[in-house]
Amino acid sequence: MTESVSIELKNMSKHYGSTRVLSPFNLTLEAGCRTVLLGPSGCGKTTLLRIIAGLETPDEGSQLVVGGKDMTHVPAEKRRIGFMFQQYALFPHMTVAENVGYGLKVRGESKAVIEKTVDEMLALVNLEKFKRRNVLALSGGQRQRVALARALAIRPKILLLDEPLSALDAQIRHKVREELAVILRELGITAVIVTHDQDEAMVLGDRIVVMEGGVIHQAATPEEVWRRPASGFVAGFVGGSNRVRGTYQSGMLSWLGASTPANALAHGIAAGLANHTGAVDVYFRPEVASLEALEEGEGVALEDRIVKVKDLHFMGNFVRVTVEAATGELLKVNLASAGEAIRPGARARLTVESSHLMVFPG
Ligand SMILES: Nc1ncnc2c1ncn2[C@@H]1O[C@H](COP(=O)(O)OP(=O)(O)OP(=O)(O)O)[C@@H](O)[C@H]1O
Repeated sequence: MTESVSIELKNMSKHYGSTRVLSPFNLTLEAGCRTVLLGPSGCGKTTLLRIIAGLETPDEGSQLVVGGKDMTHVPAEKRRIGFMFQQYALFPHMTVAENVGYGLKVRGESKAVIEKTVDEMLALVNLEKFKRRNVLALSGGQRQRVALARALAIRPKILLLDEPLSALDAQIRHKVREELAVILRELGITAVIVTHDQDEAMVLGDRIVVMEGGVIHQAATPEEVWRRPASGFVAGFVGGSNRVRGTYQSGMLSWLGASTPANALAHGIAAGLANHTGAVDVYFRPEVASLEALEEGEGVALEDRIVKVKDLHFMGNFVRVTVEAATGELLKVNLASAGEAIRPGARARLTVESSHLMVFPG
């Protein structure tokens, strides 16, 4: 395989007319690193991917450096970049081998080179025995692997994947994403993958770039993004965290009526509060909260953080409970199992260990 290269995005930004799609940022994607661009619809992920591919021109003053070379104005076809789109559009009346070899044929490679490369690529994606089959006679997951083999056949320096698994149904998507993760890791190719699915980001990326509204909130390992979210947005988006309003003053955090000393909060996250007084957003993940049902008339003290059970859903390995706080906020709590007493209309005491609270100035 080609030696992997780094990607540097310097002072990168993008406008469409008066609409700012990417706010200026600097970001380096290490050689051989699998970077996932994660964020909600419309946050600018695809635009950034298309800029790297050369399908979109960034704003004046932006610079794209690949493997130490300025590529900002190099046309797309000269960038040696493999691209796999959401709808990976295989050529329908061609065989698997013809699809995979297409880019090499266009480039004018010899028959022998094409044959050899196609065989290698099909071995890589485990489709050797489908070589002569028409692509229409393949399953969704198999087609996806053909598309990957086609993107890799030109020996790209960089592989860009835009929602590569979105065309697959949920069941097969899980399987294919594991396979894709293994292939990318084995190849050691510099890859940039767009997704809005957090699980997919965790499985596919060794680095996750969390974006919102054209702004990069955090670029870090999946574990860092999970444990030390850089902003309230990241804390809320990753892990489906609950958010409640709170206040912070003189080392005390107050939320849902009760107070917690800030030195008990998750390390590092509270640090951003050092010089802050006033409103904060308090985040916690559904699985770190617990509920204890209360008898009639019991639990009137504010520190009880009394909530009302609204709804329960059996999710297989946990029960998802929706509760309403006295402040009207709806919160999700995942319980390993819910006893009889946790039923719609019941009152319960909500507990979250302070070390699981993620707090940001609000
Ligand atoms: N050609 C264009 N002209 C004007 N605005 C555009 C153009 N292309 C994209 N946009 C806008 O830029 C923003 C970012 O779009 P982009 O496709 O990069 O988002 P995304 O994060 O990939 O979203 P999705 O997950 O829905 O594909 C969106 O608000 C979109 O409407």
